Amino acid sequence: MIEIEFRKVGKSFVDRQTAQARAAVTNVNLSIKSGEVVSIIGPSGCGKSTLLNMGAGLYLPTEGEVFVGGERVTKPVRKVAFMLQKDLLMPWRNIRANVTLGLEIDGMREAERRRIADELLAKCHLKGFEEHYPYQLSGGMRQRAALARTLAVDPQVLLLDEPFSALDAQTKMVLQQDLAKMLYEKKKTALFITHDLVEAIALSDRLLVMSERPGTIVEEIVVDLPFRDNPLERRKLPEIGPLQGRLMELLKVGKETAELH
Ligand SMILES: Nc1ncnc2c1ncn2[C@@H]1O[C@H](COP(=O)(O)OP(=O)(O)OP(=O)(O)O)[C@@H](O)[C@H]1O
Repeated sequence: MIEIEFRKVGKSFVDRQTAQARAAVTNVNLSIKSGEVVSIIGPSGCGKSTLLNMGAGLYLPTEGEVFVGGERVTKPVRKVAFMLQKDLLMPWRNIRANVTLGLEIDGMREAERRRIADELLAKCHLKGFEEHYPYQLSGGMRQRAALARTLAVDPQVLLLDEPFSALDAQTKMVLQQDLAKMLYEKKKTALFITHDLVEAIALSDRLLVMSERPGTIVEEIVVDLPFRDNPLERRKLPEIGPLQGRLMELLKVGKETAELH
């Protein structure tokens, strides 16, 4: 089953200086199967976050159509969970209460909410921190709590907008490992944005490469490698280097610098 689909999607924003509409993304076609993890990579400002916002129904396309779970997206979608670089935890709620927020909104009984939150927090290596407040946790731990909160509502689709980019390299790898395992075990569908090429390769079934603004998908690469549930192992494979090199070529990494010399 196709879980996320973009058909000829374009989005324009009104440019503040010229007061003219200017395309951020154009003619984006993509389809993601249920259980697939797909990463979008592309130059800064090419419209990656704009695409995710349209997937979540937070922005509506100017052209074309977006479908999630077979239904056309016309407003914020309930079955989609969003995770951002900023953890957006509520400072006045303890970690457990942050994780249970969505369940509370859904009207779930307290004992059940607590059971789900504590189980997820344990999976995210935060056992013993349930009653701590966000300010008492490190950046990596807060992002783990944000991951637990994202998973608590059991979304079928996860939209992840550079969720680990503010973390140090080692913490990032450990969190990627936890995320990959959970996505794999629970057969979740995920669309992931990252600037980290190896992260994209380590976590994904497929990579979509975007052009500069107005962004469109210029290349699709199937990551035909084992260990999608174990990015730490996948990172060690000899195929990673050449694949990263291909992405660097597509993104013209280093080209501008070379031209300056
Ligand atoms: N709400 C908005 N109003 C006006 N312009 C916007 C809005 N949202 C995004 N844009 C513009 O659309 C373009 C694409 O932005 P977007 O944040 O989607 O890019 P991105 O690829 O995610 O960037 P980055 O990699 O730097 O995070 C940018 O030029 C941005 O300034």
